[in-house]
Amino acid sequence: MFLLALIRQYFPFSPETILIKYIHKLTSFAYPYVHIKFPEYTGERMKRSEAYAAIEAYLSAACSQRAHKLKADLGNDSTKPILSMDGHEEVTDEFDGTTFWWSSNTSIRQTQALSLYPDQEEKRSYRLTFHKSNRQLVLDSYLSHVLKEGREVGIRNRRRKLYCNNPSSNWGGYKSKVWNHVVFEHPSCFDTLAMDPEKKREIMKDLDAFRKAKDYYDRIGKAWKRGYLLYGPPGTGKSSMIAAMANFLDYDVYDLELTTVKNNVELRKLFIETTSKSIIVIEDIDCSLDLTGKRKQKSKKEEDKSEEKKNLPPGPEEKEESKVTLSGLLNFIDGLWSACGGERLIVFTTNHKEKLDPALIRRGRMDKHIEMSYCCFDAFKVLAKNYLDIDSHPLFDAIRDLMEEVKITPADVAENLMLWSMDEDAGSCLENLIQAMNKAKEEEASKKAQASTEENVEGEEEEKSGAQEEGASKRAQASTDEAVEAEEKSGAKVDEASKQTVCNGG
Ligand SMILES: Nc1ncnc2c1ncn2[C@@H]1O[C@H](COP(=O)(O)OP(=O)(O)OP(=O)(O)O)[C@@H](O)[C@H]1O
Ligand SMILES: [Mg+2]
Repeated sequence: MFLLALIRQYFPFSPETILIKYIHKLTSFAYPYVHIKFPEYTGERMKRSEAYAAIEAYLSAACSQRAHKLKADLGNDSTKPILSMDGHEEVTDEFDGTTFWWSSNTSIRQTQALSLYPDQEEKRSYRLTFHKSNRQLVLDSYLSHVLKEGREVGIRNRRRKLYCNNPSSNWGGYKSKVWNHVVFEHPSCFDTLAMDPEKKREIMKDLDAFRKAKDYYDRIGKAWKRGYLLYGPPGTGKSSMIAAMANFLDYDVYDLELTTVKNNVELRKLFIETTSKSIIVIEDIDCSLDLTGKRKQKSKKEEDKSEEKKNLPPGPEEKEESKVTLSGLLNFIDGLWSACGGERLIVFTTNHKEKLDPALIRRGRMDKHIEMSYCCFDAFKVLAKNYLDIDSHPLFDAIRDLMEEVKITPADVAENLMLWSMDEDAGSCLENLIQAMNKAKEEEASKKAQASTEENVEGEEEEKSGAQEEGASKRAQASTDEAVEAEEKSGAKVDEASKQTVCNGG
């Protein structure tokens, strides 16, 4: 024992460790190269490594010239494929007069899950090899050059994505995804968006300033994000505006369906998994959840129903209710986590701004409130240009006059301007629109007339019931007076009698 302790004191490393160390020294003498491995998935949550993606993009140019085995995918320009190295392929790269070797490696990993069809997953990585004398060059400048260039190429090549959140029941497992995506291909842009031109210019200026404001946000100590609230009646272009924003900024879109998010923890997870240069959208926020802060008092009927439900086993169609709270959502927008990544827009849409909790939409959270409203003449001209390719027409004056009187949504205008058949032309479309507006005008007038008739009837009824009440109260008053009088009379009689009694007694 004593001998062992003595050996440990003077030789703290195990003999194998010492042996490995010397083998390393020997091999590094004979093989003076250093390797760095960049695996595709890292961390506990197996998130796709940004470094891997950047290297892949960086090497795409070099590998298209030199590699023998390549992989292809569609990029931003869907006519030109983006190439990357296939497994076990090598390319060289020159930087600062030095040569670097890159190789791509793939290994097969059997998944642990018990299944009839055991799954195989590819583990991919890139390996950088360089001479040990260039270690400092790699650490000081080469790697940052690769990552910076790669990110830029990646952004140029990427096809923008439209994400929607996966229900959390599908989250478990290796490489599990909390967001699903498709390629974002919405054609809406600010040129095709029909709205007040001044307002449109202001929004575009605001977005442009945001995109360039990284240093400004750093200086003022704010997370680089901005909130937009789009409100207005259905069919006024709120969703079209979001698509136009995404196309203008070249951002991805995360369409968050709040009702499938079970609680605030899930909401935070979803947020962490979003990337920068993106718009996070919650549509119809007033309908998504009961986000009034203090939850509404349940009616007696609702309470009875939920009591009944508690006693029954849950049916297959019954979905678990979301427990996301207002404070969870506020945290999502501007809590500590909201600063991760940066360069994000958060957009809420609603048809009823007045229903939203003021805390949710106060400036600082929703920095810009944009009203999307009924179609004005300027907005109509944009639609006429888009749909009919005309800047003017003799019917424009009639349309201008009608638009001052009638509320019509851009969606309704657009519907009338669609050329459905060959025998339709701009004139017939404009006539259709005029007809639709005249009809709407008549409907509005008849509604008004109906409302005023109802008001009159109500007024008359009120008057009648008022008169009846007055009569009744007069009659009641009269009978009370009579009763009082009778009482007074009988009181007087009693007084008289008592007086007499007193007199008699006296
Ligand atoms: N301002 C607009 N400019 C151009 N097109 C518009 C505009 N508003 C509506 N449209 C047309 O009407 C359709 C519906 O518009 P959109 O979905 O953007 O309305 P919305 O305000 O999001 O409605 P909702 O409140 O029902 O979600 C669009 O596909 C587009 O063709
Ligand atoms: Mg919409």
